[in-house]
Amino acid sequence: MILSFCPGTPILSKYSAAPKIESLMAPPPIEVLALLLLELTEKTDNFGPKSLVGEGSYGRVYLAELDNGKQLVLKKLDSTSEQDTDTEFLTQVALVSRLKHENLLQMLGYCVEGNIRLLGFEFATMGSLHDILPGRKGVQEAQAGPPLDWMQ
Ligand SMILES: Nc1ncnc2c1ncn2[C@@H]1O[C@H](COP(=O)(O)OP(=O)(O)OP(=O)(O)O)[C@@H](O)[C@H]1O
Repeated sequence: MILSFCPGTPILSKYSAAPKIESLMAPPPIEVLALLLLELTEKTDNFGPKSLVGEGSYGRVYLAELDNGKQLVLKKLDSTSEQDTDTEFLTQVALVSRLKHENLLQMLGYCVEGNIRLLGFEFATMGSLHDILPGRKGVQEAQAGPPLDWMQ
């Protein structure tokens, strides 16, 4: 493996702990907005029950309406002890931020503050297929949606 060092990188003594390779690399550019936790907290009523739209295996999902009138779905990822490093996480955000397809919900923003991580997506007004069949996931007393015809 060939490692190159940038000017200004301190030379390590043989006794110092070797840094992880990934901590030396900057994440690739992210093509969506960096969102402020303070604003998202305010727009979701402190991630309260009124803003909750669902729950998946990675955490709860909230709906926020921004000052420009746009609706934004926020996935608030559960923090685990085995959380990816910020660089690993931001690398994945960068990859997803570049996925653009008419059949994919577009990522619109992200937020990383301390161990809080949020991903912002377009709002799918009908929710997921799961929401339509058995009813909204993670929402108490959720009702199943109307039957779908073959074209839907
Ligand atoms: N972009 C969205 N627009 C509208 N509702 C959404 C959106 N994303 C998620 N939801 C709601 O939040 C729920 C949980 O979504 P999430 O993507 O976190 O998990 P999932 O993929 O449904 O389930 P799992 O993570 O367990 O596989 C969905 O079932 C849906 O009700």
